[in-house]
Amino acid sequence: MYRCYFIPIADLTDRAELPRWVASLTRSSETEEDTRRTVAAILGDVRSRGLDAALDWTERLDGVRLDPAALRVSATAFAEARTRLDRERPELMAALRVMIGNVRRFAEGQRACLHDLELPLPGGGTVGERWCPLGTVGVYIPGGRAFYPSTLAMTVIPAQVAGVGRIVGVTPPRPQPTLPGAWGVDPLVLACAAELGLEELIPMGGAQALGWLAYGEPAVDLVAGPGNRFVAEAKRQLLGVCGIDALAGPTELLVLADGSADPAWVAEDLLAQAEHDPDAAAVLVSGDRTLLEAVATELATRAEASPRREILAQSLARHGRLVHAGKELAIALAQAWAPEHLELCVGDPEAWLPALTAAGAVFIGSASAEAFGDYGAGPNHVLPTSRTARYTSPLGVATYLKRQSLLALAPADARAMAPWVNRLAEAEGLPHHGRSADLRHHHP
Ligand SMILES: NC(=O)c1ccc[n+]([C@@H]2O[C@H](COP(=O)([O-])OP(=O)(O)OC[C@H]3O[C@@H](n4cnc5c(N)ncnc54)[C@H](O)[C@@H]3O)[C@@H](O)[C@H]2O)c1
Ligand SMILES: [Zn+2]
Repeated sequence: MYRCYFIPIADLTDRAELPRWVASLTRSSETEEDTRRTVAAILGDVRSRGLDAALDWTERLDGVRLDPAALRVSATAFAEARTRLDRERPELMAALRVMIGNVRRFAEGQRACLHDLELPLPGGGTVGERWCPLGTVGVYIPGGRAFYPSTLAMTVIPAQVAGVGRIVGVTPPRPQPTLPGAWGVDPLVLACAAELGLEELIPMGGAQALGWLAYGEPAVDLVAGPGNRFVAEAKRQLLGVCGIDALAGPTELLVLADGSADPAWVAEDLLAQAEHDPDAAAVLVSGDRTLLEAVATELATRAEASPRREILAQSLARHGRLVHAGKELAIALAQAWAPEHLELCVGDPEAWLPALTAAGAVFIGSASAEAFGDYGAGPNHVLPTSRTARYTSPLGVATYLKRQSLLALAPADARAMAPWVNRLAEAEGLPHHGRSADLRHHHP
């Protein structure tokens, strides 16, 4: 039944073929129009009927009737989850703590790099800008088909380090109970929330959760975090009502490898990507045909034996690629596709790195498996996909901060600027601007 593990090796020899290659990696959008309509209906309903609508959609889509009087996951559920995990799986709790520590250390490093700006003016005043935390943000933790405590850490920690006033987490509820007052939310997510000190977690998922965050009582300034196509589309439609982090779609990995790479390592990295989702894309490009052939064999045997072979069969068949190409074309493909993750399994990765600016995250050298990034080496795992890495950045502390311009003119600066400002204002046909400046000019 699963006969798609064997991926043929294709040759890329001509730069003119690049657009076709990149286009072949775009994921199916056949249901896009349906998704758009469904999400517009849910958001419209939540906008007009508020919480009642969000509760109705939750019941319909997730099979849980929430109690509006006890909407948040209770503090005792958080505490209980952490106590149980500490007692029953101390080594898992320890791993969670290491991840949290690493992600926090990285976020703090990021914050320390963001400096305010102050430039002196000749008359004694200043112009500048400062970084300001957002007031209220919503973070989406996916929870339909799997649980993502790592994503909770990746979305909440940068917001905490940024100094956001109020952080409201949302994640889908489940009909199967976990802990009392938890609405079926995964105990590991709850334990992670407790460890992070997250106080508000609402058991609501999909477009209705995002609609309620934006139009409802939290009235958030920004929503962040990954999710399925309904989540991504809701963010797209809410942009303008509030800010969004980025539009994260199905995950992607491009491995650039030479003869120094271990075929088993490369194959396992590709499988780690492909196992996420039938829409995931895992691509290997190498100038070494022997390596490509060895990886093809490793992929086939490892996928056949995998507990996730059903997903692997779909993602590898649709978006798995083994490409024979020289260094120059490999780099050109990476720059044109701008994949979410890029692994450099080559002997001299530092020599490749300068040209590879488009990818969301680069894993430099064979020791740097992408899985370390997913689980908290430090950098955030919420990354731009679907070619948006060309112009947007990973989720981070800056996502939750905004810049504010500051103008503090001394009287002498105002006097010096007024004549030329007046001239420009007149030329633009805005006389009151000129007069406003001029009043300062004549002021003693
Ligand atoms: N990029 C990243 O960093 C990252 C990290 C973790 C997860 N993810 C991605 O997040 C996604 C998680 O998806 P998921 O589905 O498991 O969880 P999810 O929480 O994103 O979606 C579940 C919600 O979708 C809504 N929904 C489901 N079917 C619907 C329908 N027919 N109509 C309207 N709404 C509907 C429901 O409200 C449900 O609560 C995956 O694609 C995964 O790859 C990405
Ligand atoms: Zn992954």
